[in-house]
Amino acid sequence: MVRPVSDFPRPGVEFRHVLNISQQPGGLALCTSLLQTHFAGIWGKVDVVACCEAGGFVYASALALQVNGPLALIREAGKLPTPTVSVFKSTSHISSSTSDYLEGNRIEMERDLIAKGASVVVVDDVLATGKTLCAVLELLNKANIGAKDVSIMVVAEFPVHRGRELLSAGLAVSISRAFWILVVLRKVSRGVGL
Ligand SMILES: O=P(O)(O)OC[C@H]1O[C@H](OP(=O)(O)OP(=O)(O)O)[C@H](O)[C@@H]1O
Ligand SMILES: Nc1ncnc2[nH]cnc12
Repeated sequence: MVRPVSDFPRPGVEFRHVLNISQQPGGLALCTSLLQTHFAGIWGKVDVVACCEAGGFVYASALALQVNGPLALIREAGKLPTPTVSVFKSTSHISSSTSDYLEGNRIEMERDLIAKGASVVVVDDVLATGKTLCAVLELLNKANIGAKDVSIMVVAEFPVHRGRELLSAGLAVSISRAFWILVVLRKVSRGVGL
């Protein structure tokens, strides 16, 4: 069960340890299967699965393995060999509590990793304010991928933070939420004995 943790990592935040699903027996397999089946497109036509550290790496890696596609790993600036392309990322809903992330930081990916015109599926664990995924889309744009070729899938969405509105305000992307978090929890608790 993914229990809500009140006032973590700062007062006023109701934290849900979505990543912890992957630490439960069968949890990662369940999420991978749901992500695979909830995609509205055709996996054979997807060129790359993109993800941002750290939460996205877990679910995207398992999904990429399942659909036999390559990953595009987006990291905090300074951790990938050059040449890279980078953008500023505002702090996410959660990270804004950490002193290191008061305003934000840069995220980057290797330049020319994704071919122009490629079909990209971006996977993350959580969609809250949408700031993280907006930065990812901006990065893909800056790398000349083109947002119209991008779909987004997340394990859990917290609609109260209106991330979809932020995402759809400036960019024409299709957002395929993999499932509601409560549905996952119900399935996890029934299916894998949590
Ligand atoms: O929609 P948002 O408000 O941007 O929140 C979503 C992001 O928040 C979390 O990442 P976090 O910033 O905590 O970094 P981490 O994955 O490295 O822990 C999560 O993994 C998402 O990427
Ligand atoms: N796991 C999480 N719980 C609550 N809000 C979040 N925002 C980003 N990640 C979150």
